[in-house]
Amino acid sequence: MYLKMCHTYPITFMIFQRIQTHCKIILPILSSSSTLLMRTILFPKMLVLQSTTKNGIPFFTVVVHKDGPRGIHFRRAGPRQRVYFESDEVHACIVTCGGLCPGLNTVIREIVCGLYHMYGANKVLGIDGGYRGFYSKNTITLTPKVVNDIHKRGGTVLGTSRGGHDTSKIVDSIQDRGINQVYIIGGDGTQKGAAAIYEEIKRRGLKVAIAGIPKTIDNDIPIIDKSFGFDTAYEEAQRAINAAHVEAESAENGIGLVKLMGRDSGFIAMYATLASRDVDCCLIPESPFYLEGKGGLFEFIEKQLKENGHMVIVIAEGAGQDLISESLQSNDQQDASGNKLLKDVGLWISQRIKDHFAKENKTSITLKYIDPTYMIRAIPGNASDNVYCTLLAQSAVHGAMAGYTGFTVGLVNTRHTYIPFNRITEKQNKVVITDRMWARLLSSTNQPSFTNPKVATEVDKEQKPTAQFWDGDN
Ligand SMILES: Nc1ncnc2c1ncn2[C@@H]1O[C@H](COP(=O)(O)OP(=O)(O)OP(=O)(O)O)[C@@H](O)[C@H]1O
Ligand SMILES: O=P(O)(O)OC[C@H]1O[C@](O)(CO)[C@@H](O)[C@@H]1O
Ligand SMILES: [Mg+2]
Repeated sequence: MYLKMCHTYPITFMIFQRIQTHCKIILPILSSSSTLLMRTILFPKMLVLQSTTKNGIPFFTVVVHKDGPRGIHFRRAGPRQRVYFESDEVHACIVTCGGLCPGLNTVIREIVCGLYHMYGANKVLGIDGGYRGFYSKNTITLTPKVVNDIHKRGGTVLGTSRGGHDTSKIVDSIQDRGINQVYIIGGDGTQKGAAAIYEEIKRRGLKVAIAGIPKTIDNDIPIIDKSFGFDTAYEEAQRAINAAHVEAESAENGIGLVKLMGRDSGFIAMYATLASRDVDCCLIPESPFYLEGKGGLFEFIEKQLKENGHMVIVIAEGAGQDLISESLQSNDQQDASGNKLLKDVGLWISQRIKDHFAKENKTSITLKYIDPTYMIRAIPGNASDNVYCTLLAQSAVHGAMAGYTGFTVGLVNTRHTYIPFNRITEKQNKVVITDRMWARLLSSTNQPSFTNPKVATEVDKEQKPTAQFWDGDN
């Protein structure tokens, strides 16, 4: 079965590989209680055509046969009849890289339990502390007992890090330890690292499956519907927004300002704003804005205070960096992974707003700045993220056991799929400000767009949506 992502793109069939074309025909070893259930999943009809209508318009025909209409097709995730690895030859490892994200422990737990319970494998190692852990740290033995209740905890029991990706040393370590399945959990940077490991494994001719599981609260990974942890993060952000609203409402000309994570992509700020309904203005990196003059932020704040007596602003950490650079010395510092270190836009904009209103004794305001920073990501996944993490982990295990390699698992148009690394790493997912979601946010907050049509057209040229949908669909 194949999953059709976009019917207008040229056909590009799966380019990731199976380790060996003549796979052994071995059914997964299943516990007796799950056998029946697994059989029904194992042998679905080969062709599932779904044609649903919405207002008379067909809006989803996402699961199609490989000879179906033109489009990008990804192989559908799930258990396979042919399994490449014998249970006792599996030697798997799991690594978590990049920033923390709710649900990391759930994915670790479900990979371990999936390998043990669905396939009878019993050699799973945890790599300590991200990519560098392959060559500079000890490993942790993972069993269902060890991981039993880790999903209730935030963070990652394996530890994580930025930087330290030395492809050659990592693959040496994989080779030396006799590892034949590598599960790599991380964001856009991590997936690039996974792609490099996959290339090196291929170059050395090793029979090792490399599977990526996309994580990030930023939701900046392309192709997939969303990354795990994102829902939990913007849900947790509601607490900060609520506090900002209460503070702002209780003061004369009160302004509550909340800074949320989101380096290059403003999804957390956008969804937290849409979820809250208390936010009057949301500022994200993708949408340029200005402070002074007609149509600027200060004018909008003045209007809101006059009309409502208070207001709430949500700003993504990557927003307005160009404005800060104009007034402060430019900053080219990077973290260990090469990500640009940002200036604190929250503190900067708070000061600018205060200065503006203090100038000529305009209006006396009370501004409260709330920066929940790591609080939105250092928590366990919520119920919906935990389900998502479980399904992603199971997909990864089924894919590796079937002998696929060089893929990331992900939900595409609501279907679980295997996506070749090169598709995931070619760009970053960003809010498209000429698309429907941003327009919906603008209608919800009633804030100005802060951009003239010319700028919007130029931004649009750089920000092409990652998928296309039937009109009226998304
Ligand atoms: N282009 C690349 N090639 C190889 N490795 C990379 C590349 N970019 C990043 N990495 C490695 O991937 C790991 C994680 O990268 P990074 O710190 O950017 O986090 P991330 O995976 O993008 O997650 P998040 O952004 O959600 O925190 C690091 O160890 C880094 O060295
Ligand atoms: O852990 P660090 O390096 O402070 O990372 C902060 C960054 O990590 C993220 O949470 C995920 O990439 C970003 O939103 C944020 O900019
Ligand atoms: Mg990243």
